[in-house]
Amino acid sequence: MIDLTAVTVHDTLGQPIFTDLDLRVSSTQILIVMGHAGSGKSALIDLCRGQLDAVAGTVRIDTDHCGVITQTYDLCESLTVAENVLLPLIARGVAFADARRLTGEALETFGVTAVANHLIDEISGGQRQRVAIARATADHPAVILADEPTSALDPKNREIVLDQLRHAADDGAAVLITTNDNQLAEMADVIIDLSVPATRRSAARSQG
Ligand SMILES: Nc1ncnc2c1ncn2[C@@H]1O[C@H](COP(=O)(O)OP(=O)(O)OP(=O)(O)O)[C@@H](O)[C@H]1O
Repeated sequence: MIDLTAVTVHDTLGQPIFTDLDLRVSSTQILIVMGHAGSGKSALIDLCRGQLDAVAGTVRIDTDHCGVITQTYDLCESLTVAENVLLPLIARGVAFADARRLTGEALETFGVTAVANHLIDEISGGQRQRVAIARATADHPAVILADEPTSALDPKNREIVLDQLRHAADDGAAVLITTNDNQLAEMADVIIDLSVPATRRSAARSQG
């Protein structure tokens, strides 16, 4: 579960990125976060993953392991595709045999088994994004934070990724997805638009 109450976040210059933000994503729900470029979608992901502090309000995430997909993927270039998925599992204490199984399943799910032994700079941008998603979801985290997770994907792989994020929610995850893609709104249980000022967000909530 992700629970933010009256959260205000500032940038490094002390200017507000967003103010008085309330949102809640329960287990089995998908929250789609829309908003124009610079409205603070990535900052919201950083806030939820503990890499940005709120200056006001409360942030509650009821797990210490979030699956995170960033816009830059944060893959380790000196490791292979499979190692990028496997090693974080080992680091979190998953037994080696289980980590290998989960890695194999995740690579298969996102269609990157054929490049399992390639280094990251030997694969395409879309494949990198799918490896990042495989890594983030391999051990079924209770919270998934996905920053524009379909931005580099063709329609077929976009469909696969969205289906898997829906499955993850159906299996119990709380899923937060930022996007500029209006079509993703269709899969949302809850939608929030960070472009909308706090006062109007509150008015929209009170109207039901
Ligand atoms: N971790 C952070 N720490 C401090 N400031 C941040 C952080 N992340 C984002 N910001 C600031 O928040 C503001 C909004 O940027 P952000 O990247 O969150 O927007 P965005 O909605 O994700 O934009 P885009 O759609 O272009 O990705 C910018 O001023 C940025 O510098």
